[in-house]
Amino acid sequence: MKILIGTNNIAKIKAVKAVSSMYYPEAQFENREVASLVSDQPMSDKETRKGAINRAMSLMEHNEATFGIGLEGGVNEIEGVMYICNWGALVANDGKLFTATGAGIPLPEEIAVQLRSGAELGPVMDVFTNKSGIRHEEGAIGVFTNNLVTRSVMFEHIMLLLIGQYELSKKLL
Ligand SMILES: O=P(O)(O)OP(=O)(O)OP(=O)(O)OC[C@H]1O[C@@H](n2cnc3c(O)ncnc32)[C@H](O)[C@@H]1O
Repeated sequence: MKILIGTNNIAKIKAVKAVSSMYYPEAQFENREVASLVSDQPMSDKETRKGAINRAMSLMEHNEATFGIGLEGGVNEIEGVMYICNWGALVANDGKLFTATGAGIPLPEEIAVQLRSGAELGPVMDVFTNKSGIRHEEGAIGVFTNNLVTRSVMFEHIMLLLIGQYELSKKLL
């Protein structure tokens, strides 16, 4: 079985491989950078979900794998509080689409204000932590949960939600 992953992001690839290998030990993986066709910094659940779906659909355009996975990070504002939001999409080789959303926590206002002026969370978090490549590692969610839930762990949960729905759909056939 072959699984396509629509990113070069290390935290995302790690999550897809960790969860998929548990269920499909024989799985082979290939990651490709694909266009999300949404803004570099998605600013709503709707846009973030769309980005994940676009990535997964683009991967499966030529039906070269068992399924393709698109994962997208963004933010979503509720009553003036900006939350991290994350979405995943699985497109199977029979054309079925499964989606799932991940854990969200509020961002500090000093971060939110920069995103509202057009900055991207990745670089803003690098400056905030004085590190580089946070988005490939613990992510903002790791930084603001004292590393209890890292970006990979959060995407692992999304992967469980996606594979769970996909496996159930096969049983119900
Ligand atoms: O290479 P891709 O797959 O695009 O991965 P990415 O991390 O660059 O991009 P996303 O589309 O997932 O996220 C959109 C932006 O939000 C940033 N972002 C999202 N979640 C983050 C997190 O938990 N920590 C740091 N940056 C995050 C990310 O770095 C981008 O600047």
